[in-house]
Amino acid sequence: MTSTEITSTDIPDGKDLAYLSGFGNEHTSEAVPGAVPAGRNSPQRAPLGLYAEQLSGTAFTEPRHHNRRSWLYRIRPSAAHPPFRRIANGRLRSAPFTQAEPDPNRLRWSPLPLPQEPADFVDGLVTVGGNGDVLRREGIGIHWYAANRSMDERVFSSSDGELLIVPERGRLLLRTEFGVLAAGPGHVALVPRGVRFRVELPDGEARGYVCENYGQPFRLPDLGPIGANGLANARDFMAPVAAYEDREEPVEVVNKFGGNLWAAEYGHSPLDVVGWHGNLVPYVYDLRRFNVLGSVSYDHPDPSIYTVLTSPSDTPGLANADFVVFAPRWLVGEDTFRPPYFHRNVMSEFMGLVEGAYDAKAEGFVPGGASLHNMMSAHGPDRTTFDRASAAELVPQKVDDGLAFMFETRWPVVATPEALGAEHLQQDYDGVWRGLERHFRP
Ligand SMILES: O=C(O)Cc1cc(O)ccc1O
Ligand SMILES: [Fe+2]
Repeated sequence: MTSTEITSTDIPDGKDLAYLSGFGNEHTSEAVPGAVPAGRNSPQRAPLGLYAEQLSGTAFTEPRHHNRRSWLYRIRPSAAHPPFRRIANGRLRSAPFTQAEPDPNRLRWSPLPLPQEPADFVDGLVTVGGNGDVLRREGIGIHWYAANRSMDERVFSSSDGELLIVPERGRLLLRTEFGVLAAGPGHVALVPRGVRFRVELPDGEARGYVCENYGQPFRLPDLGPIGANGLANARDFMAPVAAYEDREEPVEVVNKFGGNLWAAEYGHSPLDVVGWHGNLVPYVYDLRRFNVLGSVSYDHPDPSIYTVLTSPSDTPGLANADFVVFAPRWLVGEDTFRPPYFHRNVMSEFMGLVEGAYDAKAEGFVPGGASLHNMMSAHGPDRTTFDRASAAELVPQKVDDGLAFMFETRWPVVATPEALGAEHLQQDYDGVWRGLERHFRP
């Protein structure tokens, strides 16, 4: 596959950002012509006096169609760094989550308040919960972020997992080793495991959600009988073009490893990659590009039809995590209860809302808020939604007043004591299903 350079029209800082399009492509990008060697990865002397370095996101030996790696050509090798020392974890937590008991209750939160004190993206991470084990590379961590300042003289990376960032408020400028990405509400950004990046806030504040995927990298789901096109189309995933910092000044490199934060003082910026090639890249995706498919006859399809990205487990069809979007769509089902049905699911469902409303909840689920419906917990439309949808005239209906998403995961999500004790945890969420009338007429 080849890459094409395209220009984003949605840029946060007034300057054009170029992107490379395509999911999983073998891209090549040079900030200085000639930075990437032709015909080999590791010549005796890399071009322009750069150091060659491979970054592997999958085992060397994984099947070719799953294999992810990139070659980076940088001013200094990543290996040249002083020791990392432990720093405080703030409100960031990791799997295994053992501090609170697994809770079968349906939980819902109002938005995380924006910080009162200065907080950058890393300071602003607050863990909701998760599952699995970072050291076994299984499961996910679910975080909120709320920040009011750009990261300054520091960069971040997680060795524990890739970071799927879902902005709800404020745009993010992600300066990564591979180049610059912009993401705002309605987009998602993904930073692969181990890739260093700095987050700047063009709007001065930002809030959103993060799925830290400890498991296999997110990929596009198979389409089966859907055919060769549809859902998230590969060409809509945008990787950055090479851009580097040549800064000889102290930079703190914060690394999340084994559930803890560690930091090392570098004497230069590690975002010093002048050229790169490969298929392990950070990327952004505009959720409004999602090609929503659904029923054109009857019944409400299972939400797997809305899967944007999936992180598989070792069991076929059983996801470590799915990222699912509820994007604007038409509902035309005949003799059909059109909103999400009542259900209990062996998978665990964490939901968030980027804007507007969600068609299963008449009120209480608001942008920036979140819900957790754990394994087998009974949930579905709230009473108002049930009553309305049971009586609605079944004309074609456009659901276009919101953008919700779900992190759906194979194991129960254990919440952190912080999330369970948070002031923004809603106290009587069960009440939304109270008063569902008895209609049985034998
Ligand atoms: O619980 C939810 O709102 C998510 C969801 C949506 C849907 O359309 C069907 C099932 C489901 O779990
Ligand atoms: Fe559900």
